[in-house]
Amino acid sequence: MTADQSHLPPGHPSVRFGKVGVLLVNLGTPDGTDYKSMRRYLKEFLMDKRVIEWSPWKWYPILFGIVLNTRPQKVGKAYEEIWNKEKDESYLRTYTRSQAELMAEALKGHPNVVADWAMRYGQPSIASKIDALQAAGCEKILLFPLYPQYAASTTATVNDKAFEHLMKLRWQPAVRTVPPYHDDPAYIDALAVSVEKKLATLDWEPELLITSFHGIPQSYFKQGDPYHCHCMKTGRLLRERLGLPKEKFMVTFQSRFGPEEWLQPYTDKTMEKLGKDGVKRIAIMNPGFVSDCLETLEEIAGEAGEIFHHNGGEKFVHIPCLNDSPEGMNVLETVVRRELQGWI
Ligand SMILES: C=CC1=C(C)c2cc3[nH]c(cc4nc(cc5[nH]c(cc1n2)c(C)c5CCC(=O)O)C(CCC(=O)O)=C4C)c(C)c3C=C
Ligand SMILES: [Fe+2]
Ligand SMILES: [Fe+2]
Repeated sequence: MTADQSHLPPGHPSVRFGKVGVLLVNLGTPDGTDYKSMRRYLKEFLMDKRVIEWSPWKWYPILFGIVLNTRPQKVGKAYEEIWNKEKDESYLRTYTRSQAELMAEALKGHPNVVADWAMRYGQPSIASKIDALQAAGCEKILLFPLYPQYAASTTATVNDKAFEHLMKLRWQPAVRTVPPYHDDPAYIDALAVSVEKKLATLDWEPELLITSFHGIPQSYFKQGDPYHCHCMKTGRLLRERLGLPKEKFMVTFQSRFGPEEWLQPYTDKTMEKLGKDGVKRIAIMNPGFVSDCLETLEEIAGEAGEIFHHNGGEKFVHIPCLNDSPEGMNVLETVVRRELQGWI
């Protein structure tokens, strides 16, 4: 809504008002797979104190001396394998944009709502999208970090970044942040349906369903991060919803980074052990990832499958993330409508 500005005294700034913004925020992604783009992205990511909690005195020499000289090439190659060539971008960006477009469509019955998307690292930035929403007349913004399970290194850093920008604004919008939804029945149901749909396309039955979540260092968990408990609860509720006995279901943790101990059991070691123990057929999924990305497509659908096969496994299937599927959008819409109560 643009106000009728005619009653304002000459020289008064024009005002837009009356809208509510919904900002979906995912982790981020490099602009390209080349060395420079990869380095820029990893630098921003790995300088975030919510991600690497070591003192900068200890961490920066390693980051600037070793990690940022070697990792951009290595990870760039991995990104190349899963790049969305058609759009020349990562799938994380493709899906996040599509989720925002579909969210806008789902909420079109509320013409005062504007839905958009941003990334915590890289582009489009959270600050630029808060500015754009305000310029469009949003006096209220619902900030939605796209992580079902809360972790300081994901959810909190999105909120920090948004509030860091709000610190610079004279006229701030009112802001709500979306809480974790790891146990929301709509989410659990959508995960279960995604499993059932994928398994119905196979001519074999898995002996085990593995749910692989991104890990965090054990030390973060010991300092009170609820992430592990959220993952375990998602796992339990999904197992119960699917009617699987405990011995046919596992929760594991992937993407270990650095020398510290991370949450266990590790996904890669589990693949090796299962193969060696004579398990022949497994299905694996990534409930903690709202969209498929490097960590699901390359590390799990690709690498984890290879490890399983090299150790004697025979059948392996990766169940895609909810992405922009109708089931996935129903989860996001359910959460958004609940959190917008009183605003629309
Ligand atoms: C100490 C480092 C890291 C922590 C802690 C961490 C937590 C964490 N990350 C995700 C989700 C994603 N991570 C992704 C990539 C990625 N993660 C780390 C490091 C930590 N993550 C790195 C260095 C990278 C980049 C790739 C690499 O160098 O290995 C991604 C994929 C992004 C993409 O564009 O595809 C996601 C998503 C969660 C959910 C989480 C804690 C709960
Ligand atoms: Fe990560
Ligand atoms: Fe726990």
